[in-house]
Amino acid sequence: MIVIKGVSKTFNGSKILEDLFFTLETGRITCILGPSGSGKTTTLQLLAGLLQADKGTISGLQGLPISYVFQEPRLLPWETVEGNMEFVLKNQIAMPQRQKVIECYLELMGLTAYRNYYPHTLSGGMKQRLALCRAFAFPHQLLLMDEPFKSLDTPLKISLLQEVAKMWHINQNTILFVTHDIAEGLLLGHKLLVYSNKPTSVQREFLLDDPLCQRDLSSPTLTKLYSEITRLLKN
Ligand SMILES: Nc1ncnc2c1ncn2[C@@H]1O[C@H](COP(=O)(O)OP(=O)(O)OP(=O)(O)O)[C@@H](O)[C@H]1O
Repeated sequence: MIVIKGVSKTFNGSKILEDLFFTLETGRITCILGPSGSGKTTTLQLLAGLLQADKGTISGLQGLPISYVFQEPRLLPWETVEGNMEFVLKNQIAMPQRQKVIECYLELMGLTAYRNYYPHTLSGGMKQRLALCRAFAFPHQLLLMDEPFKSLDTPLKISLLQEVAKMWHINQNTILFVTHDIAEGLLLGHKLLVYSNKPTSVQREFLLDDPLCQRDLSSPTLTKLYSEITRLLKN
């Protein structure tokens, strides 16, 4: 379990995060929902060790291999789809297992037919698929995802969310992902943390027990939760 205790962060005299408390349960998906500028990316950067907290502690991370999906795909333009996978895995997994892992994840994300394509020949959605594929295939125990579905239209987003759920099922690692889209959290999160406005703290936590594959946004439970979180984010 990863524990964030009393974490605060100020930039140039402006307090962004104040006294943040939450836990990431091992093998579960936690989602942070918050308004733009509330410090969601900052939280991920603190967990990734890219930023240091001014106050508070983050425990349970020591030596944990981390994978990170950024808002933009960050692919290597000179490598093919397969080459991008190979690049991050070559020092992590020996052959022939590496080839099996690459094939498994490309298949799950519908990218097998594009294995020899270069990033500039892929659509935005396909590039993001590849970035997700790469992050899931990289041996990790914590996966951080920063609005990975942001630039996608709704039908594409829903199908990608289902594919991400399938990838999570392979190893059931710990995931923290941030978004401002409540539907994403309801479909992919086991725990939802709703951020307040700045200076930001966690204003509410919700637990969702239904298996990811059974989530239905039009169900009475998720409809009610959607309204409740909308109200919290408006405050
Ligand atoms: N390195 C930095 N230096 C100064 N200010 C920063 C830095 N990083 C973030 N900020 C500020 O901290 C605040 C929170 O930024 P952050 O990117 O964490 O928010 P966010 O919730 O992820 O926003 P969005 O949903 O728009 O991506 C913003 O006001 C931003 O300008």
